[in-house]
Amino acid sequence: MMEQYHEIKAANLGLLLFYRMGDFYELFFDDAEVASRALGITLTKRGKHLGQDIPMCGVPVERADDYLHRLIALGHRVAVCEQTEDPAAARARKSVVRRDVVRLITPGTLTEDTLLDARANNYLLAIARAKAAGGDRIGLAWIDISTSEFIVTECSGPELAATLARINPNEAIVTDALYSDPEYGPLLRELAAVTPLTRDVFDSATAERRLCDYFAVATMDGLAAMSRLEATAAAACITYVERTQLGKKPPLSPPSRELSGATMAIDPATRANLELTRTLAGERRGSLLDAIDCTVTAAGSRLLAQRLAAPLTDAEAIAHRLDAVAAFVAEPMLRDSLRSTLRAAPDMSRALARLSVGRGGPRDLAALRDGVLAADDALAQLGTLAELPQEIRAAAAALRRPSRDLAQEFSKALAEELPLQKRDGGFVRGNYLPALDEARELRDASRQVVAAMQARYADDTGIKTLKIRHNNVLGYFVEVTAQHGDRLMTAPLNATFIHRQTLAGQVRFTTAELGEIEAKIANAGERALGLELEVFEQLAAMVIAAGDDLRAAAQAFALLDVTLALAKLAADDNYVRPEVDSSLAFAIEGGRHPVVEQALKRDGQPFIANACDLSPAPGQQSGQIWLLTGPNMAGKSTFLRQNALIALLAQIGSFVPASRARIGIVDRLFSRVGAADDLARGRSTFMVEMVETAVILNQASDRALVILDEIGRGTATFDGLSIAWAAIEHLHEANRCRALFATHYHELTALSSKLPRLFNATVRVKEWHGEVVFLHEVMPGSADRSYGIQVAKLAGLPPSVISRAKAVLAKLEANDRGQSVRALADDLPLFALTARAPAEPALPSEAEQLIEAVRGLHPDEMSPREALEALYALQAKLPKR
Ligand SMILES: Nc1ncnc2c1ncn2[C@@H]1O[C@H](COP(=O)(O)OP(=O)(O)OP(=O)(O)O)[C@@H](O)[C@H]1O
Repeated sequence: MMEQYHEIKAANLGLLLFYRMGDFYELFFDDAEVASRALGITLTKRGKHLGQDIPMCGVPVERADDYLHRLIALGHRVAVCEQTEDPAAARARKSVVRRDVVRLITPGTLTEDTLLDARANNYLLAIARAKAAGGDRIGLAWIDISTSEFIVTECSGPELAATLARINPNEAIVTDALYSDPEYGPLLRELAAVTPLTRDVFDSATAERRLCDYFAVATMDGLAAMSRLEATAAAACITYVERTQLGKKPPLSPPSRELSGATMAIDPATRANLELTRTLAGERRGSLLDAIDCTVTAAGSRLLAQRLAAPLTDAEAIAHRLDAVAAFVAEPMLRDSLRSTLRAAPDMSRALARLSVGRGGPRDLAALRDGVLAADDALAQLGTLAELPQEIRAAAAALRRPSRDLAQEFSKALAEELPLQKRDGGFVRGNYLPALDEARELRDASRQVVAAMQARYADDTGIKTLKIRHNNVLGYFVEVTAQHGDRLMTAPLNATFIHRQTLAGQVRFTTAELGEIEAKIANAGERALGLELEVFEQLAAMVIAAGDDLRAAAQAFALLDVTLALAKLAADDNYVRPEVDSSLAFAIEGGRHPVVEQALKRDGQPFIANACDLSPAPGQQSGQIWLLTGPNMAGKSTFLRQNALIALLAQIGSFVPASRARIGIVDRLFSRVGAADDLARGRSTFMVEMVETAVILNQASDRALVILDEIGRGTATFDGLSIAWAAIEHLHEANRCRALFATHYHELTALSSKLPRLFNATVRVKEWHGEVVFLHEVMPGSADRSYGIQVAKLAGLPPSVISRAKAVLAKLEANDRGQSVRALADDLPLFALTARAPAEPALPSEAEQLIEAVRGLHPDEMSPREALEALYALQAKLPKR
């Protein structure tokens, strides 16, 4: 058996081998150690290999899904090896039971509901790199085989981090070389699961052929216009899918190409800081997605998460989405009734995907039936809208696509109560297939059929004691007492009754009819199940044939769900339709933070709305920067984030929490908010802050929106202040982007007198009987103090510490550090624009002199003494300390 194990294991390296033994899947050697640690199950041993104990652990087959789920979530890949013959047959042969790997389960290629998160996409991503003169190009292709989505795109090396954060794959495949690349390797290893593969999977020469084979087309022209690099990644994806599905081809939509720049670039740090889909603590609750997700279906929830991950940059496409939301905002009754229709519409795309790879069950068929029926219902309701906006019109057209015959056929075929697995049978309705009804009748009513036959035979022969009996040797037989035996053996009855056996008191017969019934009865159960499975396959084939139409309808449902959900959110939380255009405007009136507002509402507290205007002033080409000062706890971070979130919501095509909003397309969103150590990567809090700030200053263009919160606070006051100072000047002069900058360095407000597009704003507080009252109102102007000590008192610092801090503060303020810094603003020449053409900063003349002097030396021609003198001479050139 171990020989067989090693053979199978060798063909499945890198995967945990679930080796079926009776009612358990057993794992051996390293697999056992990995799995026992990951699952917290006992590690035992069994037999010896090369003189060593063989470590082993096992999971019961009926609970395997649970364990698989946990292993996959941890990024492991599993090969499931089943017994492919009856152990009795192997015993008869005196050999080991035949076994084979029947499936490979990897995090990126799941289809089972039990293993998938209903509300999230499950992407497999392939990454291909091409080295080019102007820098690396990266081709990306990602697939969700549980929903058939297939997307390709290309980006540059520096854009990879943001692109990975947006796609958020469950598994990535790369070449071995890329996996160990010093530049990309660390980034890749941060993903949930990465599988390095050999080069042939990423062979660009065969990519096109592999894709054509998969989609059964002669040329790629009809599929999608793709770059060679995108095609390479796409081919890698399908090759891996075929491998993991052991040759089965789950249906995939033809790859759709995402143009670079079509979505707002948001790097991983910004996504994390703005808590888009998870809070900084890693929870969905409390994130923006959680706050705005009013969808009623899993597919809708997935689409909303996709949209949030990739806000659009095309004003027209955004307007189409907004038109659709607006239509439902205006129709509360229709909105509610459509939402209840959708609530009953099942997850069609995942049901379809499971059926296509042969893993579907009767409930998946029912899901498609119910989906098509719900489509009719939804269409009837949409018909009441006077005019359908473009997006809804397209969705309605998609809902009309699936053939209604399919739903009718399924309604006729499927029973009311459905088992989970097709092998349990009982899912085909009575009266659907006469042969099945007969088989079931025989199976269920076998006793009655035989009893009826017995009564008839007794009548026909006139032998009242005639019985039909059953035993394992003869099967069904007719039995009469010895005295009646002769009658049955003579004409005319012997034409019907065939003698089988004579015992002391009884004679046994069979009849042709009984033989037939016997065979029917014996096989009835199996036959009924076989017929049901045939029906299942026929229905599944209908589904697969109608796959494109059903998928289109499923997508339409998801789109309607998201649109209705955003309309509900807008109506319930009082959001407005933003104006989104190609200007550089950013004018928000009455803006609110979507998550904080909901949290305060739950506590019965109002959220104070605030305006923000970063639009270019008349005559200006670039947007403005607001420098926000204000006490601790006043609401600076909240204000910064709410404006970033409003831009983001507007660009996913949602209404926004404001009374009015006009936003010129933001192509990149940057935020540096809050600080956290990244000890895993060996970076301190301050280092993380500086790395993130560097990315912003190096990459933000005039179409970016930048949010910077308390830059420089993690170091000594003057270092921090100086960095913040220079960063603001750089944003103003070099990046020229719209930006919000919050700080406790009140000295920075002096910069507004020098920088024409920098404005000071502050969050108001009131002092009342020595206590600070937070008003959360953002006003033009600057704060004079931080009230840090008052906030510290609110937080419960011991009174002795508070009074001592007050004394120290008074002393420090007497020295008036601020005044001297203000003078600095007047003295320092304005920031020199060096960022566009990075040049070495001009060296002071002493340094230049020193360099020249060193260049003039010729050590080979010098005596030791001359060398010493030259050294003294150089030292003499140094500026005096
Ligand atoms: N506009 C608002 N309306 C009502 N409450 C608000 C508003 N803004 C902020 N708050 C409340 O004030 C709390 C503190 O806000 P925030 O963290 O934004 O302050 P901050 O000024 O950034 O503080 P610090 O300088 O200490 O980091 C929030 O958790 C929220 O409950």
